[in-house]
Amino acid sequence: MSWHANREFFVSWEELHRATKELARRQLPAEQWRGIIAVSRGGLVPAAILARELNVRIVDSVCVSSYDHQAQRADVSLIKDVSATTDGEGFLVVDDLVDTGNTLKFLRQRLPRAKFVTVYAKPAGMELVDDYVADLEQETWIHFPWDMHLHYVDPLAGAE
Ligand SMILES: O=P(O)(O)OC[C@H]1O[C@H](OP(=O)(O)OP(=O)(O)O)[C@H](O)[C@@H]1O
Ligand SMILES: Nc1nc2[nH]cnc2c(=O)[nH]1
Ligand SMILES: [Mg+2]
Repeated sequence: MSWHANREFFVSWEELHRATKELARRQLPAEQWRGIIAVSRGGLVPAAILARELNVRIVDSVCVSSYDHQAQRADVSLIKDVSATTDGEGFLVVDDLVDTGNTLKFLRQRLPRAKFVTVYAKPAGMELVDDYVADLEQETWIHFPWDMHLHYVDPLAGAE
């Protein structure tokens, strides 16, 4: 599927840190978690923040891909599975966002007993995630800080 988002939402490092710490706070008590599984690549930074806040030292990754920038491909492709043989029991699976839910549905089949959390959620996928911090409209494209850099913008005055 290829489409153009008609709204954009730019997330700063500070905002991502704040929202992910809120996600971590909701996963207390920390002792219930054996480990964290990051959905690479978008879940890597949130996973590092969750691991730090929850004092979890086992951090694994599952590497999948389903988008070429804003164009969604038909299938989710598994590039690397989790290292341990697990049904997900005691693991938190973390991603930056759930959009259509395709990635999450695919991973739930592999890790049926894990808890799935994301920082952001769009309506089509939000029922599929166990916890998220902020929701956005389906048409909004989220830009994460690792995909952006600061640049100059002209002042409003003079641009009319
Ligand atoms: O709910 P969905 O419609 O499946 O979309 C959400 C997924 O899409 C993005 O990953 P992407 O496949 O672009 O790879 P990346 O994490 O390496 O950027 C995002 O990080 C989620 O993993
Ligand atoms: N960066 C980014 N990746 C996505 N993958 C699916 N939806 C999105 C989105 O809104 N932003
Ligand atoms: Mg991803």
